[in-house]
Amino acid sequence: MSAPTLREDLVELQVDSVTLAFGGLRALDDVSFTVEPGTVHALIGPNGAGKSSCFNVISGVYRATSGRVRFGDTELTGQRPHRLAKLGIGRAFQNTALSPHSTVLDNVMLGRHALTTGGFLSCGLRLPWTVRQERRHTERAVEICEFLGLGKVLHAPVAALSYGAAKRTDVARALAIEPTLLLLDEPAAGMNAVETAEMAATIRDLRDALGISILLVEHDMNLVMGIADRVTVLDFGKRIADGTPSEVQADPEVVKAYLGSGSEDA
Ligand SMILES: Nc1ncnc2c1ncn2[C@@H]1O[C@H](COP(=O)(O)OP(=O)(O)OP(=O)(O)O)[C@@H](O)[C@H]1O
Repeated sequence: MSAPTLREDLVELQVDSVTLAFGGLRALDDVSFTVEPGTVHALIGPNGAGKSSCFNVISGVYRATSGRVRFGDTELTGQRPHRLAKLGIGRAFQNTALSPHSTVLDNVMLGRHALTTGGFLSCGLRLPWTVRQERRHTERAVEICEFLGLGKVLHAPVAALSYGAAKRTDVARALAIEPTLLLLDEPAAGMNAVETAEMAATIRDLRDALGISILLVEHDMNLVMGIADRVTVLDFGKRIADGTPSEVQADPEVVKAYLGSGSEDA
């Protein structure tokens, strides 16, 4: 994929003292961290730690009870999820957001529609400039698919793909909006060891080739240790650690949280 090694339009994502309460339960309790431009930042923690809640606050699915989320100068707090694409934030989902009977390419092109400027009438009339624009978008979608190792399955329906390839298609769909920040929700969930290693390599390649920022939520501590520049650890809704992978791995509170959870990821 042709791409600049460093984008100049990157901004930081700031999660600032976010609390999210469901009745008496604080899914997030005064959580703060910053995703620096051009880094892979992992948000980890045992079951029920608040990772998905945090992701949902960032992407506008939940509204924080207090605190704020900023993307550069833009306030994300209270933005609707569909606004994210316009702000340059792409999101891949834990269970994928794909149409199973459409092809890989069609799914990625759907993600690209946020960038299409042609209106209903001009597209319907197939005016020359909309045809040219569509061709350009298709070429870029193909490039993105090839970068993610999907070049041979462009015209296959998503339902026919392996689990790993379907997850990569969802990442391609999220990348199709040319995001400066990519949100990945448990990208390796349900994958076998080979698929997990491939996904880890893909995430590293994305940062290195595109220079974008990536925030990933992940349960698997081993996966993030190899690919993250920085790690924030949640437990029972609170931030218990924030640092480099080796710093958080050596943190006694993190070790205790993972051992206490009975997780095999410790
Ligand atoms: N919509 C909701 N209503 C009530 N409680 C919720 C809701 N969503 C999450 N919770 C609670 O908030 C806490 C944090 O849940 P969350 O799903 O954010 O954790 P998680 O770290 O993503 O867990 P997992 O790794 O198991 O997905 C849990 O106690 C959960 O039961």
